Amino acid sequence: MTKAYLLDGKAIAEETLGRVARETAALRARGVTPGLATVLVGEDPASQSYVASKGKAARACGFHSVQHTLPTTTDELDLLALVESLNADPTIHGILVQLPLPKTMNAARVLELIDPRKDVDGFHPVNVGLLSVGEMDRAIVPCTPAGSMIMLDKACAALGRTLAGAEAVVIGRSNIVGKPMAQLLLQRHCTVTIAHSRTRDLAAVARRADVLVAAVGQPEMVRGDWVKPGAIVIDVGINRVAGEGLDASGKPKTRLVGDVAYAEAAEVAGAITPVPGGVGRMTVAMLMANTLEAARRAAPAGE
Ligand SMILES: Nc1nc(=O)c2c([nH]1)NC[C@@H]1CN(c3ccc(C(=O)N[C@@H](CCC(=O)O)C(=O)O)cc3)C=[N+]21
Repeated sequence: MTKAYLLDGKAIAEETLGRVARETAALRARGVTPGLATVLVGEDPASQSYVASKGKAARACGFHSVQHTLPTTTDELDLLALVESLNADPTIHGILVQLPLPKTMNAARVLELIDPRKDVDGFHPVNVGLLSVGEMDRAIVPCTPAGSMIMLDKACAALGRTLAGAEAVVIGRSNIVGKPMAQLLLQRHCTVTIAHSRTRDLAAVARRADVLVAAVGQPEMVRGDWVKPGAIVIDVGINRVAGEGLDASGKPKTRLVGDVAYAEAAEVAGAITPVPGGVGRMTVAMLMANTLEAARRAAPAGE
């Protein structure tokens, strides 16, 4: 019997997408349609499916949506030229260059060319800086941490907790999840620890957490006995591992698991996000929220 409150990413994402769609309709009535451009370089099937789901969500929200697909062999200069043309395009408010880029490319150079006001991933150093100094009216917050905070607020509401003063442990120090997640928790007055692969006795550090965020990319690394009883567990991991048997086309089946051993952790936690159906869903929803917000900021003041 699991005891933890299940944080349903699909339902919470649908709520967010519903709000975005309503607010988009209001913005369109003022003559502004949010525009999202996605750029995919290469043919990685996982990237193709993520980009497709982003385009689908954009259309469902009532956005103008364009996808640019470039071959793996694309010259970096051609990608930079595309980014510049999207920067200059007044119908585009959000630009997402799907990661990872081919190894031959300098990803930082590409991301830094994106106009920070159109950087709906929130990866540009200007947005990183605005987040770290708390200029939230101008910052664009990375989608996965932003979505994780919404799920955390749902958990707090369900369990009657507050974030202020809570011990938060983020496992993982990436620029796209760990570091911005820590900034957001700090803004909400948590005592924040960022743990990582060199942390001594990770299990003991994790066990201190009232809020435990796992963003390491190691399948089921966080075990049940790493979780403090009653803790809120946010699992950011999306790991594809071997499943049982073969699929319809005779290939070995795979399944998605998080960074948390879900069944064990759910016995101990107060609330927990599943994988799939957890934070991943919120990532796409927050991309739409960021694009809407970028369009609003670009629009002349409403009457
Ligand atoms: N510039 C850029 N921005 C990104 O935001 C970005 C990126 N590059 N590269 C790849 C990662 C990965 N990512 C996910 C988005 C949605 C799910 C998602 O919706 N997952 C579902 C189902 C996934 C499935 O079934 O395959 C779930 O967890 O329930 C997962 C992962 C965004 N990324």
